[in-house]
Amino acid sequence: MLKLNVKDETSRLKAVVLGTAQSNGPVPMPEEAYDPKSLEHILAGTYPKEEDMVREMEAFAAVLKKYGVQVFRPKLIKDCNQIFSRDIAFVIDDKLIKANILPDREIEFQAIKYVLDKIEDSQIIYPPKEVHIEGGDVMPWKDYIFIGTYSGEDYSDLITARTNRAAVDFIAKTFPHKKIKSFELRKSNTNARENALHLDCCFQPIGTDKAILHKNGFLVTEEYEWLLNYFGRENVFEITKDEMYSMMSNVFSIAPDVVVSERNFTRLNNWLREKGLTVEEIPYAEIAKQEGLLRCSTLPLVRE
Ligand SMILES: NC(=[NH2+])NCCC[C@H](N)C(=O)O
Repeated sequence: MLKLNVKDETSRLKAVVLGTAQSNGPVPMPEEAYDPKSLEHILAGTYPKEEDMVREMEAFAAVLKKYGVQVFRPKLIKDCNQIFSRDIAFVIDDKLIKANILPDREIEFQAIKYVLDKIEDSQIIYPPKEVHIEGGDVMPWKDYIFIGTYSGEDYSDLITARTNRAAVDFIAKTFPHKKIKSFELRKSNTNARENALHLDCCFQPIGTDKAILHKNGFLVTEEYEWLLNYFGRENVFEITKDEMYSMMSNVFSIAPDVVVSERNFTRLNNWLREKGLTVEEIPYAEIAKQEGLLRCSTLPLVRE
């Protein structure tokens, strides 16, 4: 059996689900896209090829294995995009919460049933239907749970708004001993530079006391400033609109001092090294075309 344990974003990783780009299916039709960056590449004829994405994900798997992490892959569903495991479920403390994901992506959850069989039933939580929540919006961080959300009146018109207020309330009720901090995110169905698809697209804690942050991803200045003050300006790596677009906040921590990052993120990777972290660089720019990167591709089950 697996003893779930995830209390933060960076403690040494022991077990994880890593998505797969195999059997990804044909290039989607424009009307099938559920994020603006994929849409852009579908229209431009530059949507990533399966073989290139498979190669990138195998490079990621190799790094995880090098650090002795137990890696589970989803069972293959024919012609289904199963790259972004982060969003189908997430672990907080010793509980796994099934996400109530976009209906277009609901089927992806079945592929990890074999992993769920290794977890006590009593440790798995199924939120009610009115709760919309995806793992990319949820970050346990010590005493806190950070949650990205959107509560504008046009919520139901925005396919890019994935986590609602009911989700924030549900997580607060389920984890009464934690402090819940929610953040309203900027959403756009059509402009990827103005779209923080999930919280992890504009923010992520790094190491023990650092963070990557993009101001314009946040709708409420005070909420952005809360994060800036919490980590301290000197510990925050601010990224630009173009850097958010390249998914720079979506690196992945294997340990407080080991980060997996995209090889073209020169400015970030230098900063991380300056701060004494080990940076494992891999190619991931093709997957980035789908508005997700390394954190999005993983579902951590056990950290130290
Ligand atoms: N946790 C994340 N940021 N996941 C990114 C998911 C990207 C995927 N194209 C979607 O729209 O669902």
